[in-house]
Amino acid sequence: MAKVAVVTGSGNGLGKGIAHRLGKDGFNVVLNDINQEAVNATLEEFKNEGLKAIAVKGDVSKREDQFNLVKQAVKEFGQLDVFVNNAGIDVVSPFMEIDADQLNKAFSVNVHGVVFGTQAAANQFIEQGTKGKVINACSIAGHESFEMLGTYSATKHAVKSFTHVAAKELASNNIRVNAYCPGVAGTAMWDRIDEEMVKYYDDLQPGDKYKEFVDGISLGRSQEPEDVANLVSFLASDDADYITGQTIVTDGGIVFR
Ligand SMILES: NC(=O)c1ccc[n+]([C@@H]2O[C@H](COP(=O)([O-])OP(=O)(O)OC[C@H]3O[C@@H](n4cnc5c(N)ncnc54)[C@H](O)[C@@H]3O)[C@@H](O)[C@H]2O)c1
Ligand SMILES: CC(=O)[C@H](C)O
Repeated sequence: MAKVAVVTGSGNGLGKGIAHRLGKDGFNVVLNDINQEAVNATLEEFKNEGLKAIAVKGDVSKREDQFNLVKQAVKEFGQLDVFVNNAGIDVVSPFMEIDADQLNKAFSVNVHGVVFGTQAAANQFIEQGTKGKVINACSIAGHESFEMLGTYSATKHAVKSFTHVAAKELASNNIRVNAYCPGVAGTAMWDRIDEEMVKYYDDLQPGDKYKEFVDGISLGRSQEPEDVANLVSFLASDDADYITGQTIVTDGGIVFR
């Protein structure tokens, strides 16, 4: 029987690339996004390629939506093997302008989402009595805190911490919990980050902050969704069975850990 993978926030960006790779790897894929139009369009593309997938709309920050996502996956495909907590949002703000709304929104999607997704997946793995894999979206910002990305960096440090603790607590249930930490990929997220950041500089044009970050990549190019998907594909595979609690950087050489 084909294995089943859920990828949250897979209507666009890195999540779409990850879901596509897992589909090519032979997984039945459960797409999820808060954006119904995007996730439906992605489902259509996948189906046209012959990939086996369904789409479930949901907001990862809502615990009930995460449990419903797992329920729909099992209803359609009979089991769950891999749960990728990919969905995340950005926040750009100088430290002195961080407000409660920014903190609440970012923590609710990036941190609550990962906690609730992990709980929903682990609950199912334990019920099945099978091994399971949870794979979280961290970031280079979970290893180093970037100026103007203070709130976002704090959420990714929290993802790293929850990856560690979930890996420790769930190992006895045969569940591995790891994270991928991308660098700088030219998705819609970086369009927004660049747009917000350049507003704070009189001498910068749109695109300049993105270029500055890309110029800092040792391997000399920005990241593609496929680069991230390569790592997630490995973490989802049996070859990664002896790995848990790791937050692995894939950034072309920006932060060195
Ligand atoms: N792009 C990068 O350079 C980069 C670098 C490091 C880490 N990351 C992380 O990778 C993940 C994906 O980033 P991306 O660049 O593809 O982002 P993106 O904004 O391009 O895409 C994110 C997707 O998640 C969906 N989403 C947002 N909030 C949601 C919610 N509450 N529930 C369900 N879906 C929701 C969006 O609709 C969108 O389809 C994020 O966790 C991000 O923090 C991205
Ligand atoms: C968006 C992100 O996580 C890094 C800083 O590019």
